[in-house]
Amino acid sequence: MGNQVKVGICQIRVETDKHTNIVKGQEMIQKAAAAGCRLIVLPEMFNCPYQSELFPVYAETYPGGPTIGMLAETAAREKVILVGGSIPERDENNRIYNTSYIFDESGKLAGRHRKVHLFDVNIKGGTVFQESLTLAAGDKLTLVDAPFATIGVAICYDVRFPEMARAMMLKGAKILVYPAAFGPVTGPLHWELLMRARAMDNQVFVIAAAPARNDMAEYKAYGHSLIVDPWARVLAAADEGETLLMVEIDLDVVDEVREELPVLKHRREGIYPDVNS
Ligand SMILES: O=C(O)CCC(=O)C(=O)O
Repeated sequence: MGNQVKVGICQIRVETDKHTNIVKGQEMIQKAAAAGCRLIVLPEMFNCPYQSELFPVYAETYPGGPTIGMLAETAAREKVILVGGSIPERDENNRIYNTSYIFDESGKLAGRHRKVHLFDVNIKGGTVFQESLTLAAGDKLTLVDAPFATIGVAICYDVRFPEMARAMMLKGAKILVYPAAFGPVTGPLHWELLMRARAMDNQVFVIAAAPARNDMAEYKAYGHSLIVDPWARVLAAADEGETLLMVEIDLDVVDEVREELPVLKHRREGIYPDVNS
């Protein structure tokens, strides 16, 4: 029998024009829904080039803004759970966050994740990025109850913190969704390894949604969106071009793996008390 759900990732190539990104996002969500996807995921900063100085310019405040409006309306029209990648969000105190808005099948806001770990790195001869120049950090885990499973949502650099994935799993997540935008330096080294590791450690599905590479962009996304099962097997993978990645997942596999290879039951929290999750 199984508990099957088709999931889709819209690997959008982000352009400079915000409206173009919104329209493309909507078209790809519609295509995924028409192909039977019930859970659809967009990448990190899908409406905005990944550049710190542009985040305040492209930011929107819930419930206003054309991107947020498109996400809510499209989720309701297509009757899908929509993890709307992320966009720059401006709060009432004028702080900007890297935020994922998640809408349910009726278009109601089901959750909102503000990226917890900001990407401030200086890799010699490689990537230099400082999100904290313009962004503030979130301080909460985000879990959403879908009809088929509890879903944990975190953003990009958040995946490097295994404690966070573990905490979401302990709160019941069977699917972890990571809207992300790795670059050409850490992408080839760590992207698949991290996503498969989080799936393996926590015996969950991992859905990692990346933007397609845009050669005109200052920050060249690595692409390679992935869907990984609780055995850490890659069920579907994209290359770096714009594409819709879809696959059917069977949620019963989560319980099967946890039964057959009971590492989660074998945890001995008393031996590692410093891990606070
Ligand atoms: O962790 C990485 O290597 C990339 C992270 C990133 O690009 C981000 O958080 O936006």
